[in-house]
Parts: sequence; C-alpha cells; structure tokens
Amino acid sequence: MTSHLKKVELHCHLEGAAPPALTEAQARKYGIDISGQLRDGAYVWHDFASFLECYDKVSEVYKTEEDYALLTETYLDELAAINTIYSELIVSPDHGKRIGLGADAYISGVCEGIRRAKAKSGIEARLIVTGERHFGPESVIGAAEYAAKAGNPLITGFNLAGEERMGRVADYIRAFDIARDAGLGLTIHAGEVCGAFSVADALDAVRPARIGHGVRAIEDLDLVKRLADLGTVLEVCPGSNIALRVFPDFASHPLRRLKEAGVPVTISSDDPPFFHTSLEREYALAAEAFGFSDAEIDAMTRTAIEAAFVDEETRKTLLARV
Ligand SMILES: Nc1ncnc2[nH]cnc12
Ligand SMILES: [Zn+2]
Repeated sequence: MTSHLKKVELHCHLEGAAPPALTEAQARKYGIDISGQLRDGAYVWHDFASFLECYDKVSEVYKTEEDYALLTETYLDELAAINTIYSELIVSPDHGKRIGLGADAYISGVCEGIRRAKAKSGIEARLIVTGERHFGPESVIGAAEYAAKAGNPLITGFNLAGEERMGRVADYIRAFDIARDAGLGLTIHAGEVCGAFSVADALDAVRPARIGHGVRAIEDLDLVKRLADLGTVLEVCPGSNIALRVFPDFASHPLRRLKEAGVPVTISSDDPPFFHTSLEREYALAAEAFGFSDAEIDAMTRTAIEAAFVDEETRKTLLARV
C-alpha cells in the first residue's frame, strides 16, 4: 500500500495526462472526429511512432486558454487527491502556436490551472518547456528562446522530447545553450527508444542534470557508473516503458539495478492514460513489482525534490513534508 505516501512527479507531459473522458468531451465540443485515436475510453496506438501521432492528434482538441486551464487543473487535482505535493509538467508552447492559440495564451491557461489547483489543495507545480525532435532543430531552438524570454517564474526547465530516433542530441546544443544561459534546469529524453548511446550522447553534448527515462543505460555498465559518478538523476517511468515494450515485463525492468548501482532514480508516469497508468499506480508498482519498502520509496521522493527545478525556499518546504 502506497496510498499514504507523499508523492512527487518530475516527468509528465501535460497533453499526455489528458483523461480520455475530457478528450472525448472536448472533441464533441469542437466537432472533431477522434474515433481513430480514442475508442471505448482508451487511446489507440500500437508503437512509439503511432503513440506520438495519437498524442499530437489528441492535443488538437485542446484549443483555448480555458481548455488548457481545465486540463491542467484536472490533472493537478487528480495528483493532489493521491497525496502529491509537487508536479513538474512538460509543456509545449510550440503546440499553442501550431493550433493558432499562441504560446503566451497556452502558457497563461496552464498557469491559471496551476493557480486554481494550488488554491484548493496547496499542490506546487512548475513547467518544463519542451522542444520536440520530430518538428526539427529550428522549432526546438524556438521553444528554448520562448522559455528563456518568457520571464515566467513557473517556467523553470527545458526538455527535449519527441521522436528519439530523429537526429542526435548534438543537433540541439544551441537550444540547450539558450536554456542554460537563461538559468533553466535541463533534462533530455534519452535511453527510452534508443539504446545506451543516446544517454551517452546527452551527457557528452549537454550534460543535463536529469535524463527523461535513461533506462536503456543499463545496456552499458560503464555508462551506468558514469551516471552514478555524475549524479545524473533519471526520471524513470516504468509503466510507460512496459507499455511501449522498451522491456518485456517489470521483472526485466532495470529500475532496481540502476538504483543499486548508485544512480539517483525517481518515479513518474509520463503520459498516464496513454499507458494505462497513473502516478498512483507507479508508486504502487515501486512497492509491488520492484519490492521497494516505504522508506526506499520516500528516499526516491526526496531525490526527486532535491532534483526538482524549483527555488531553494520551496525545495526546503517540500523536503520538510516527506
Ligand atoms: N514518452 C515520450 N517520449 C518522447 N516524447 C514524448 N512525448 C510525449 N511522451 C513522450
Ligand atoms: Zn516523456
């Protein structure tokens, strides 16, 4: 039982957290046919590429500032109800631009959702702006420039997501330089779809404080030692990895081996309804599938707070709550 434990999430894509029922209602409101992506209350995809397509299509039914406020509030309320005290949401202002809403209105809606949720439960949240590889290096630079110039205290990090098989991390160095110069925390999706080399690439090209997933580092034990020595924090999303068949089952998932090798690991849900999971289930899996004790799970939660892209005052307050 992990329901009593305080929880923290560092890796969840906002549109990836959209509850199917809300997406259904949004599609109906705008007269959009979503039947190819959402059937019988479940998102429909069959591999990583089709998951990304489904994700982008589902995102299109969230169109206005209020839609984004509602989506953000809904997810944060769900987190708060399971004892979550802090959440970092991966957001894509570029998406706001693509749908004609504009990046500022997109972010302003998300921030309103954070404000509403915090007023009810006290949950803290910050935003990680992401670039997506499948929209090309120029769009990733644009996302970094936006995050750097926004001057929004809730935007505290920069990420690179999307189709990991497109290009190498080195193609995106300029975007990370812009984000680093603006004082944003850096994290990169790597070692999810591609092998250990993609994690090494991220360390060589950018040396981010955190890596999204990173679990395929386990294929190279020298690299695992490098992660441990550097203290690079992995945002591990076991349910996502199993749904995307990165590993065949939880027994072969390397979460425990990485932790025992000294790599700082944390637990997140990635795109929960797409992967038939939730942060609540990921914490339960930590206990039931990986055999971690409450004390070990609390230690991972503290690791997450220590690695959070947040000011020191808030970090201290959060640490005191676990
Ligand atoms: N798991 C994931 N990997 C890469 N990009 C994503 N965008 C949304 N979810 C993602
Ligand atoms: Zn992700």
